Amino acid sequence: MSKVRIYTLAKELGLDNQKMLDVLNDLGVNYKSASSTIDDDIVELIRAMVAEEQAPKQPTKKEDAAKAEDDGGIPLRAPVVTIMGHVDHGKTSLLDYIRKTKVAAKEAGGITQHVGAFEAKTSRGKIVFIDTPGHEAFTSIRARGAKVADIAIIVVAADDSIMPQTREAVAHAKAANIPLIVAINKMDLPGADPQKVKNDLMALGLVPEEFGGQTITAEISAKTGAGVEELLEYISLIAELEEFRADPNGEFKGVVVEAKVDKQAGVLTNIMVQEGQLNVSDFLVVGENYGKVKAMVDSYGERIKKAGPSTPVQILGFSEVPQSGEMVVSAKNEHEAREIVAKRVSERREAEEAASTRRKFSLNDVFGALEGETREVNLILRADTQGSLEAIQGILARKKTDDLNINVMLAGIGAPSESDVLLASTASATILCFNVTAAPPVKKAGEQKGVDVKTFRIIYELIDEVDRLLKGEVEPVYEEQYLGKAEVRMIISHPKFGTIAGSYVQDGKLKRNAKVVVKRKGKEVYSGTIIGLKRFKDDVREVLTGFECGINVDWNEIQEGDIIEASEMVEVTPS
Ligand SMILES: Nc1nc2c(ncn2[C@@H]2O[C@H](COP(=O)(O)OP(=O)(O)OP(=O)(O)O)[C@@H](O)[C@H]2O)c(=O)[nH]1
Repeated sequence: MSKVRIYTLAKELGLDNQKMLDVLNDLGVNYKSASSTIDDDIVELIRAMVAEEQAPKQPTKKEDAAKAEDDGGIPLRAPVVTIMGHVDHGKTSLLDYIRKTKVAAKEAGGITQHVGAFEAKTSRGKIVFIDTPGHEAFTSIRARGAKVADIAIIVVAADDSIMPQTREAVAHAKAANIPLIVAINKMDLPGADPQKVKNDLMALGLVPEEFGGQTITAEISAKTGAGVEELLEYISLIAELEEFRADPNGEFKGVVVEAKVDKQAGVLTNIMVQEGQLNVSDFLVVGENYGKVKAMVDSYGERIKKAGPSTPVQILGFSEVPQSGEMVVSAKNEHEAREIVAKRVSERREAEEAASTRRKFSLNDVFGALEGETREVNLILRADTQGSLEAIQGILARKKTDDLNINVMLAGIGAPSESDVLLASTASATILCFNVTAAPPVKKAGEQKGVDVKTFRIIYELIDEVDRLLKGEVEPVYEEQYLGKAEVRMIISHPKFGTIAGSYVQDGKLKRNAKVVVKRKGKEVYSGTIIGLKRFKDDVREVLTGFECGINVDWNEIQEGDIIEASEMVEVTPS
């Protein structure tokens, strides 16, 4: 029995997808989403039903569109799509293919302008693609609280499957809470194994539709173009279901996609119009700056006078370079623009003052107020191997209860990146590393954005940290406290344990696992840990003043006459 996808049938019958799903619901047909398939006999039944219903008058496409626009009174707008994925999996190639085939070259030559995004014309309407591939741009926009993309395409090469940046991209899309489609690319290669990709996706919590899940996958080749049309259809399908709307007559709102200084023209700012209309001569405010739109071009490089929702444009008019992700609003005139800026400056100053007071509160204060509610910690995990990541995740999974939720936003192999810090800052997450350390720029980014990046060498210490985060405890403060010292009086070479220092405790006490420094003629020659402590033949925990003992500090160069000074880290109550 052959099968037909729901949205294909909807298209054939001129119904919008929601209407088709309503019909299926009425018939009691089970499906996961509009891209699920249904059996032939049901297809026939629906065809017959629709034919009967439409017999007196077939609704025209125009009427359908008008109906969609009526919903809520606010018209639909084109979806904005971002393409993310692992390096070399084909993000740029996919964008290039779509640009080549779907961007109508209006003028002779068809030179398009780089305005940070481009508009593709498809059989089901316009789709806007952010044309900087990768999740860095996407997340730096999100880190400023703005949202520019509605849908994420995660490109996965069919011959390589899920790779570290695939995981990151998925985590970023999930954190942004936007629908994603997995484009399984390079299907033209002999080594393409889409089934493996689909299996591997499950480990990321993305269950493909054919396995009964919700994740839409599309098998494509950015090289030959195979499957790209279907991918575009899926995007339109999601857009129809999600009903992205914006009022072209409402107040203007936009977001800076990117900006640069052109030696001749000045500051060029790429803006995505999100609401309302942007006009030449409008006064715009971005951050603590304002400017007047002197000129505006669209993605075809054409000068335009106005732009509505989901239109990427490039404007000339700011004197300072705005940052990606900054929101743009308009003002009635220069006076109002100045007022908005002045208000922002004073609000920022107040916030800075308040922040310096707030720092004195501990996490306990915050959690105290949440007594009885579900406590949640967002984590980004980084580890040296897949094995250790799995071990950590296994332990964390067992900690989840009804009122404790551990949300691992990203679990990746290798050192944390600046984009992890951005992700963490947008989601108030903590970055916990096991056996990997953050490079200095990443640490610095963490400090700047108030993101904790912590490294552990022992899994249980990392888990303890999670416990502390869950309890809302402030980080304990440790202080090194002196324990005691011993003089080395005899060196014993042990075949199994190495060099043992036969010593006499002169002061305080020595403990197993204590930190030690070895001093020779007053100078520190070694630092380490007491890994073995013996009284005669017995292992002991500690040895007090006036007693002899055998000390193993895991250093074979220790000599008679050396002084071993021991200390331990003691938790102190933070003031
Ligand atoms: N055979 C085949 N090769 C492809 C396909 N898509 C991309 N490639 C090749 O894969 C390589 C990487 O493609 P890109 O589009 O640069 O990949 P990317 O993900 O944008 O890579 P970065 O920008 O470096 O992150 C290039 O050599 C492409 O020609 C495809 O569908 N089939």
